[in-house]
Amino acid sequence: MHAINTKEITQVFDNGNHRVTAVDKVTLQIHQGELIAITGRSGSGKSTLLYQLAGLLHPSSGTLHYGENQPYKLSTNKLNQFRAEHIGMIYPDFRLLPYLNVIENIQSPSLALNMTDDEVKQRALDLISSFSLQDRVNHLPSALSSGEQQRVALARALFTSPSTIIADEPTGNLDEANSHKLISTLKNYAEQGNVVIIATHDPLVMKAADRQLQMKQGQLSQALT
Ligand SMILES: Nc1ncnc2c1ncn2[C@@H]1O[C@H](COP(=O)(O)OP(=O)(O)OP(=O)(O)O)[C@@H](O)[C@H]1O
Repeated sequence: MHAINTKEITQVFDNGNHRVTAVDKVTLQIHQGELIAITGRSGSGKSTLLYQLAGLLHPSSGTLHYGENQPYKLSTNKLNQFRAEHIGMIYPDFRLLPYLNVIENIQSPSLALNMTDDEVKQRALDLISSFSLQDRVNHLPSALSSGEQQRVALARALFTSPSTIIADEPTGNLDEANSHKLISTLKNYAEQGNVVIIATHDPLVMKAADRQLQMKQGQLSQALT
């Protein structure tokens, strides 16, 4: 069974006098354990497709399956719950909550889950230690370097051990050493049987991917590698 399936998923943005088909009938099957890189020019529709896959943007038409589940058939509350449990999101600008410190940011996904305070704390501390953030626990994001902010964003995305991680240009603001670390963490995570989908211009990410897909004007094709 495929982990994620889309069938002719489409996104049309229409603001009166201007109509853009950002994602145009994309049909895609993703297997457990795959790290997929989605490449393509600026404006080709990568972010829009990621948001659709992440349960954040209801497609204009087409279907999305996670195994047997169809997230967009769920009520808003159930969709939020589904996302919290199954999908970790990483943004190019990290999007840490500015008034929460490192540990609070990392454990923020717990709000949507049924976990005891002890479980939340233990999970957060485990992630803090695996991402070497022990000396930064009480720092606010503004006091962190880009690499540290990205590690916090990654720890937050992994907090619920989601079966899918979706990352939009995750290495765009990182130097090469930090990019390598991020990529190897995500590659390992995929190899444990999860799905990792990354929109990227970064050759390092493309090289690490099991499959490269290219977006062109909203359409997706296998990239020539
Ligand atoms: N909310 C929106 N309303 C109207 N048009 C939009 C909206 N979001 C995206 N678009 C348009 O959809 C197209 C695809 O945009 P998208 O952000 O998905 O591209 P991208 O490949 O991720 O680009 P980049 O690499 O620059 O992030 C673009 O033409 C963009 O202007």
